[in-house]
Amino acid sequence: MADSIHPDRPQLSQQRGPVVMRRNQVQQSTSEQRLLDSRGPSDWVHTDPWRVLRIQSEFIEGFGMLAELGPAISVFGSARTRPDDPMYAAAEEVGRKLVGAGYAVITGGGPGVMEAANKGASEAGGVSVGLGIELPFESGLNEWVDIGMNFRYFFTRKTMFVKYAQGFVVMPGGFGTLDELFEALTLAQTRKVTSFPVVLFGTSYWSGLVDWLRETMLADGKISAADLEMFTLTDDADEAVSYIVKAGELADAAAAEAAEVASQDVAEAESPQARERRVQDRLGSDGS
Ligand SMILES: C/C(=C\CNc1ncnc2c1ncn2[C@@H]1O[C@H](COP(=O)(O)O)[C@@H](O)[C@H]1O)CO
Repeated sequence: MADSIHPDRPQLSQQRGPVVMRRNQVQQSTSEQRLLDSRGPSDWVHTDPWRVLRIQSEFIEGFGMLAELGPAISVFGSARTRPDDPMYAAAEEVGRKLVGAGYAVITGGGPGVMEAANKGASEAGGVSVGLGIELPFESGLNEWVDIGMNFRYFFTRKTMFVKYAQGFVVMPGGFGTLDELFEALTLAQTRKVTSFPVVLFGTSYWSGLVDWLRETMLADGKISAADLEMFTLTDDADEAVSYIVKAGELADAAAAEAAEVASQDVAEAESPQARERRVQDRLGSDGS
């Protein structure tokens, strides 16, 4: 604090880092005093600036946990699917076969389809990831999660599903599953992500929705025909996995080609002769 030039008048100006405070904005306590004073009010833990830090810490923890995960697929589906439901066995098989194809399996870490996919992945010796969500009535991560984290916020958790997965398998589910499915489709449609294979598993469950997308959404001009090619429908775990594997291979080939074009651009920018050589090579390889 700058000393007051008039000893009988209160201090009028205060500098806190780059911030200047004057007159009645001058604060009588220092930041450190307030930090160390445990008797202060506690309502700040419910304020937005504090929440922002908590959100930030979820991103940091999540990114830290998953940064070295390797190729992964997110499996979505109902929290309510019981172990005696055929979809439970199907999700287990999908989890197992994804591991067989070299992928880690990411789920919401809850019960039902999530638990089944984690079980299949874990029993197959793969990496079984659960991104749980703190709910008022929830029981925590299922027992088949081998790497897991419980999120406070749905939106930070959703970022992890998308950032660390190369594709999605969507099993029958309710609102939560539809939310995750349409998040993935919207990101692919708007090119926020490139190449995002989406498998709708369970033809009888999903075909009504797909018919509606075609007959109402598409017919009414709210989506384009290409948007309906962003996903496939199947009842077969092998088919689901091979669709994802093929999409991955196409994406890798496209990325390699883009890298090649970029490196040629760099070479051409450096040397006009390189461009001339490439034109000559092309003419030669075309036989013209
Ligand atoms: C509703 C019940 C349990 C909720 N427990 C959940 N734990 C983890 N993740 C969940 C949970 N509920 C929903 N999710 C997410 O949404 C998808 C499933 O939602 P749906 O509405 O059941 O389709 C799932 O992929 C999760 O990511 C007990 O009944």
